[in-house]
Amino acid sequence: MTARTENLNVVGIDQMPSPSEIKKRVPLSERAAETVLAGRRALMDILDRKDPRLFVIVGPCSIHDPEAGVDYARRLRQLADKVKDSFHVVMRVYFEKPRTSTGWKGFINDPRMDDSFRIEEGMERGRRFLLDVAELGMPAATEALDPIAPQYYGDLISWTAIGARTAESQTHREMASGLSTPVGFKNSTDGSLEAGVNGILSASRPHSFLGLNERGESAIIRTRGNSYGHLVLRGGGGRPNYDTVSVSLAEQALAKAKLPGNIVVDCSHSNSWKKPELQPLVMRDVMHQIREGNRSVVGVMIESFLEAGTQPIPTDLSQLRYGCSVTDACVSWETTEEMLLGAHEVMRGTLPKRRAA
Ligand SMILES: O=C[C@H](O)[C@H](O)COP(=O)(O)O
Ligand SMILES: C=C(OP(=O)(O)O)C(=O)O
Repeated sequence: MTARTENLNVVGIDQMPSPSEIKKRVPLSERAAETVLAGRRALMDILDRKDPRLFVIVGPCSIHDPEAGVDYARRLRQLADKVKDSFHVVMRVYFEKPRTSTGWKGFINDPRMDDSFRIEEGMERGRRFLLDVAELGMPAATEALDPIAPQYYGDLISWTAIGARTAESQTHREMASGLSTPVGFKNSTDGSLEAGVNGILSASRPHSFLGLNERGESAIIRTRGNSYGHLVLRGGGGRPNYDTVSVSLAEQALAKAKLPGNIVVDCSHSNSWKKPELQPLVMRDVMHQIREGNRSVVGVMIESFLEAGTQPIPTDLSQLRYGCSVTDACVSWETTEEMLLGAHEVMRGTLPKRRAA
C-alpha cells in the first residue's frame, strides 16, 4: 500500500457554506448597497483629487462585540455628519487580525473568543454586522487577510487595507487586483516602503490565480487590476513616519514607481508606539502639514472605540469591559470627537485653497 503523504498535520476538514449560501442568509439590501457604493465613490473622488476633502478610517482595532460595534457606528454616523464638509468618514470594521506571533485572530476566526473557532458562525455574524453598519449609512473599511473572505463579505466593504505583514505577499497583491474598493497598502513592520509601493504596482495589473467562485468551487480568478491603490504610512522599525521628511520620502518613492502620490497616515501602530494617547498628536501634526500646503496626504486612520485602552480577553467573558478593545489600544469616543472636530476646524481654513489648487 502507498504510504500517506498528505494532510499529515491536518486534524479535520469541515464543510463551510459557500459565499452564495452565506449571502442568502444575510442578503445585501438596497440601502446597504447605496452606502457601500457612495462610500467607494467618495474615496475614489478624493484619490482622483476631484474632491478636496480627506478621508478618515476610524474605529476599533477589531470588532469583538457586535452590540458595542453598532453603538459605536451610531455615534460615528452623527459625528461624520458634523464634519462632512471636511472629511469622508469610513468606519474600521476589522474582523481578521494578523498576529505578530499568537493571539485571537478576530471575530470571523473565533467569534466566541473561546478557541471554539466557529468560522461559519463568525462569517454569518460578521456579514450581519457589516449589513447593520451599512444600513446606518456608515461605509466600512477592513483588512483583507484571508484571500477567500472577500467573496463572503466584499460586497459590504468600501475601503480595504493590505496590512504591514502581508503587503509583500503575492497572494494579497493578486487579491487586491480584483477588489472593488480602493486599497491601502501599508508600509512593512520594519518601516520600509518597498513592499507597499511594489504592492500597489502589482495590484494595479491584471492577474490570474486560484480562488473560489460564488458556489464555493475551486476556480481560476482573472482580474482587471485595481487602479485605486495607495500607500498607508504606519511607522515601523522603531520610528514613526508621519513627519514631513518621511512623507516627502514616501512621495518620492511613489513618484519613482510612477504611481499617484496618494498617502494615508495611520495615527496608530508604530506612528504612536501603540500608545493611544499619542494618536491626537500625530493627527495634529498631519493637519499642520495639510494647512502648510501638503497635497499628498489624502486620509488618516485612527484606532478608536467607546473606551480608551485595551483589555486582555478574560476566561470568563462576562468580565469583558464594554466598548474596550481586545487587541490594540484605542482612543476613547470623547477623544475621537475632539480629534475630528479639531481637525475639522483646521480644514475649514484650508479647504478653499485645496479647492482652488
Ligand atoms: O492592529 C493590530 C495589531 O497591531 C496586529 O494585529 C498585530 O498585533 P500583535 O502584535 O498584538 O499580534
Ligand atoms: C494590523 C493592522 O495594522 P498593521 O498592518 O499596520 O500592523 C491594523 O490596522 O489592524
